[in-house]
Amino acid sequence: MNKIAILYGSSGGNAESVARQVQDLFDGNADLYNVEYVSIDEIKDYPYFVVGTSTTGIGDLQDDWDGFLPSFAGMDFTGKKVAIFALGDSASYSTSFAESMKVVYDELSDKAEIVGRVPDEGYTYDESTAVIDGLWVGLPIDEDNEYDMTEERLAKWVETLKEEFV
Ligand SMILES: Cc1cc2nc3c(=O)[nH]c(=O)nc-3n(C[C@H](O)[C@H](O)[C@H](O)COP(=O)(O)O)c2cc1C
Repeated sequence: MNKIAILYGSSGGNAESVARQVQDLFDGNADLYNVEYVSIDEIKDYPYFVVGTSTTGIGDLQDDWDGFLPSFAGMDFTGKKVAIFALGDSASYSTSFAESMKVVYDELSDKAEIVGRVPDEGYTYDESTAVIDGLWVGLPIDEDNEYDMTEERLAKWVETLKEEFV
């Protein structure tokens, strides 16, 4: 078992693909779990988590996370750190861009240390509840419109996470 667990929920494959890229960037030091199939017992001992979700509905959590998040949030997060990424579509859903990360943040922020916030620069959208004081509560990724920026965004983000997850 590594120290880092990447947990993802993905409806069409984009969040899964991003989760796999994140795993690669951790150079073999992270384990990957689809929340559709994972149990709390399998993941409860990890100190560090990367939580990935796509956004559905209007700013809603990906369906598999809907079922899993309440039990995940019920774990003991003492000493644990969580980083969040969310997939979204900043053109078609410009007023709820990547808001699913805020659902995760609201569930976990009083229990775990949330790391990996990123500045709200270089994103084009109208509104998102996931930005607090100019910082996203996690990393937004837009595979629908800005897929050419994903590699660079992930590389920068994972470098910052490597300093947190030690
Ligand atoms: C029904 C539906 C609702 C969506 N709602 C939002 C939304 O509110 N905000 C947003 O940023 N993206 C929204 N999206 C865009 C998806 O989050 C985006 O396409 C994402 O890359 C899908 O990832 P997945 O393939 O892992 O499910 C929506 C997509 C669909 C199909």
